[in-house]
Amino acid sequence: MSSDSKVILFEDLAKHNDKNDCWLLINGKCVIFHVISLSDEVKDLSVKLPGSLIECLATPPSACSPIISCIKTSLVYDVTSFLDDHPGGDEVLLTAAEKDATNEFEDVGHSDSAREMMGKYYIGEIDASSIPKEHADRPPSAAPRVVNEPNSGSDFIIKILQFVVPLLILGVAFALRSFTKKEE
Ligand code: HEM
Repeated sequence: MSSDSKVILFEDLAKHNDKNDCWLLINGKCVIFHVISLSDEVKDLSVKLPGSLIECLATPPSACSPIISCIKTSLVYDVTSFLDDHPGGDEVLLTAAEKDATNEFEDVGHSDSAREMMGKYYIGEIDASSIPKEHADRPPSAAPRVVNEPNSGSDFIIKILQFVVPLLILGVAFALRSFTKKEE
């Protein structure tokens, strides 16, 4: 992120949605920055991109202070020049245009090096108030529901029967045996 980072309206982002011009909206993430000294560099943290790690240049390296910075703004990336090189293909990127693509991006589990690459394509921040509700990113989906939940009652009955039926058979066999013994 450069200090001359521009604020982009959602309606402008949505216009860049094809192979010749593709912008993506992806939320920033918490990242660890290593800085040599808080006083010298902390003011710069607000203008660093998610994933861009500042090299620890201090000697010894332990003189570096790691700082976790959470950047919550939605960042815009112009990935037009990356479409052909994207390891996941251009189609996924094109379908992720015109909306908040954060979940799609995170669901893939992109590597740290993928996140570092994003810096190359960063062009600005979205004006959050311009994002229409229907295009806002959905919160991560809840844990998957147990698919056979509605059958859990019948499952219980089956388990009981599995236990009871052998007992019944044993009981009947025992009763028959004692009955035939009496007749002798
Ligand atoms: C600026 C944005 C993006 C960059 C720089 C980027 C970069 C990369 C890189 C480097 C990889 C290789 C695997 C890795 O290192 O993680 C990758 C894989 C992939 N990416 Fe992206 N990506 C971006 C956005 C997206 C988005 C928005 C989506 C989904 C809509 C996506 C879907 C995928 C998929 C499906 C793969 C293949 C994963 C696999 O085969 O295991 N990417 N991406």
